[in-house]
Amino acid sequence: MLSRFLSSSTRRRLSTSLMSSAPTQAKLSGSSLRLALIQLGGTGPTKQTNLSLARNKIREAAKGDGNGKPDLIVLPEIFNSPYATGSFRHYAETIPFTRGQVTEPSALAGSESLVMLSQAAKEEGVWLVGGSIPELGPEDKIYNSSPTFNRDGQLVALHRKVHLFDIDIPGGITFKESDTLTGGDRLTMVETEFGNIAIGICYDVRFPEMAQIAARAGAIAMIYPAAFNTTTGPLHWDLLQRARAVDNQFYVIMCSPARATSGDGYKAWGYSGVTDPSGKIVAQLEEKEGILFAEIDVEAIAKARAGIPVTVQRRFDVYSATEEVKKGE
Ligand SMILES: O=C(O)CCC(=O)C(=O)O
Repeated sequence: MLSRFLSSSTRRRLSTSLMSSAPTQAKLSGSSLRLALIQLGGTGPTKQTNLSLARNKIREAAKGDGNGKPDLIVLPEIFNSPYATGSFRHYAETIPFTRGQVTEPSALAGSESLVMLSQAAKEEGVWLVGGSIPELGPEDKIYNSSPTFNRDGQLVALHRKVHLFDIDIPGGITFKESDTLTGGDRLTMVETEFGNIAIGICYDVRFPEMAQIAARAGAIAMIYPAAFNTTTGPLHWDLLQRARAVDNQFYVIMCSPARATSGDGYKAWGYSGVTDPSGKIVAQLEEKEGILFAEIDVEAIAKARAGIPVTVQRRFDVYSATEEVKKGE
């Protein structure tokens, strides 16, 4: 099985593993993984325009930089639609995916965004974390969903954003995804030849439990297609990535759209970047459209964990004593 949503029994096991002293050994050997993050410019007037803008950039990214071609390409959150709750239903597509199975490219014909992504992954021979798109799911529910494709263009994972972006900062930003979206109920891990990679979407990065469960289940990285804004971006974008990376001593990758320079639509923060297992931001774009090439050195995870061995120093015996804390004993 190449990838999966985690089953409920696995989820139970993983939650338990948060409070256990024996972390699952990550697959830490293997060569380095070359990444390309595509910080797409603003969305165009139609879905078709957005798809062809993305396809062109994937083609450009797949050529690589002076250091070689990428193994894995990442797109930003909601790349085929305006990032606006009123647009999600209009742009939503049905995605045929069953947990524990891969979807063959031929079965994706009903979803024009997935057809483009699948063909792009296959034609360029890369892994592709296809940002996210609005998904029309069962019972007429809309999800913010991130599809991942392997080098053969098979759909191997679908992450539905678990934590919806509902915030209200007076004088800053008010956004309520739950006006039109439903949250997912699964964590997502993709098995690659480099190791396991966990997927989250944007606001999911604020929930340390998710990254911690992924790390303890052996992930080498968390990838978050994202779209922070000009209020929370300067406050928390770098901080959250560095926090998730240093807590878990693995790579954290976030891919944003570029900052829109005109119009009154959503203004994304930009600054797509890669943070290493020591908590250092090792590659980052600025606000403008661009492609970020970076390398993940899988060996750096073991080195970080050997140098500061928090993964084996956790005191679950103490953390589990919550009843005593409550009683003030
Ligand atoms: O957490 C934040 O500040 C921004 C989150 C966001 O923009 C999103 O989830 O789409």
